[in-house]
Amino acid sequence: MADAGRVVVKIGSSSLTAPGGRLDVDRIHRLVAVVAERRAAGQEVVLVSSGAIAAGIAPLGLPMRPTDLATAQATASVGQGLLVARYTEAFAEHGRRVGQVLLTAEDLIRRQHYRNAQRALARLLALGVVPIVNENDTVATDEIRFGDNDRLAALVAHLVRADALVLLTDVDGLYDGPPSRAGARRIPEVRGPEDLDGVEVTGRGTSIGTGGMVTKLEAASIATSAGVPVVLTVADNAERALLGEPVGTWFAATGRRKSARRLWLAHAARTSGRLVLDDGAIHAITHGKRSLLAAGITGVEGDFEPGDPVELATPHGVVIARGLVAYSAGEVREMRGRTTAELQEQDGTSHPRPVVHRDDLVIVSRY
Ligand SMILES: Nc1ncnc2c1ncn2[C@@H]1O[C@H](COP(=O)(O)OP(=O)(O)O)[C@@H](O)[C@H]1O
Ligand SMILES: N[C@@H](CCC(=O)OP(=O)(O)O)C(=O)O
Repeated sequence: MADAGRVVVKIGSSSLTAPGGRLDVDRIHRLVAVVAERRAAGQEVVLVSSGAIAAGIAPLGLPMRPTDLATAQATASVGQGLLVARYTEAFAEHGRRVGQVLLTAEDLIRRQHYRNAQRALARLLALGVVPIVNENDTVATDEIRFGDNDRLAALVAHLVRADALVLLTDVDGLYDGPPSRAGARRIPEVRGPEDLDGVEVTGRGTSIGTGGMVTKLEAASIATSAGVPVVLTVADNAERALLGEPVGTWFAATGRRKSARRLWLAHAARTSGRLVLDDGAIHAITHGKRSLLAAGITGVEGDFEPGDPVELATPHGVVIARGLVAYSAGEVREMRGRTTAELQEQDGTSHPRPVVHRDDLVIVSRY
């Protein structure tokens, strides 16, 4: 960790807010002092900071964190500017500039958007700026949004080719059960998924944070499966974590770097429908690494638009793959079971696109 040249540090809403939902400015200053020092020592840091919604609660006079999407978006819109203003002031005390980067899940899967984000972040780092990343809450739609910043941080770590991801929260690591329970013990190291057997995790622990431990474990799984180790600890341990001291929980890298859209599809995408496949299609996808054609589809569930993530399942309901579908649900219902030759003849298109192209498809379980 101490040798990591580039790290992504994510701080959650629960660590940035004082009781009553107001932004805790002291916390920001403490974190910024640590990051600025590491930056001065030559380590590049990308900060993924939650807190936009939390920062907007008090100025709008809201009694609590809004639960409906439109109000949450409006609150984030008010709060995001305030949040970044605080970071700008705090980093300025250390002679450091910040750059706001707002991303949506789409920016991390559409190749063009992904490259743009990658270039912008690389340039910010080269210019000595500390990028402050958050989800672009105001425009993220319910179907395709992270909601929590844990998984966003894991994908950003992959995007910037970080050497490590640090998840800062209000609890010092992963415990074998809810930390409020008497006798719950911290797990210092997770070497692979088998070390999580029997560990009890719940959703958010406070009314401020979003994903709880569940999304942190998902983020750890995304990052480690793509070769990025993760430290999960309490915000006050940020400096010790960045210096490589054994705090919180260390999740060792388990896999190698892979394509961003595959990473997102495999772990993070919320699907909007399901395609049921026949045996031939299942075989072609899992063993032949082929695209999914309409002829092998026997059922269509849900409602989706072209480009949406969908599940690909067996007739018994076992999900074998996830993919980005090229047609709407209505179109796939029309096309299903028809061969490419039949589709060509009926629609006059010379080469109808596959329903899910193999580049947009990731196998999640061998059948
Ligand atoms: N097994 C567990 N180990 C540690 N924390 C857990 C566990 N299960 C649930 N939690 C809860 O997860 C909470 C952290 O998630 P959250 O409130 O979403 O934080 P953040 O805003 O930092 O993302 C902790 O406060 C804790 O109560
Ligand atoms: N992006 C939003 C929500 C993020 C959020 O609360 O996430 P987390 O702190 O990871 O549970 C915000 O900045 O308020």
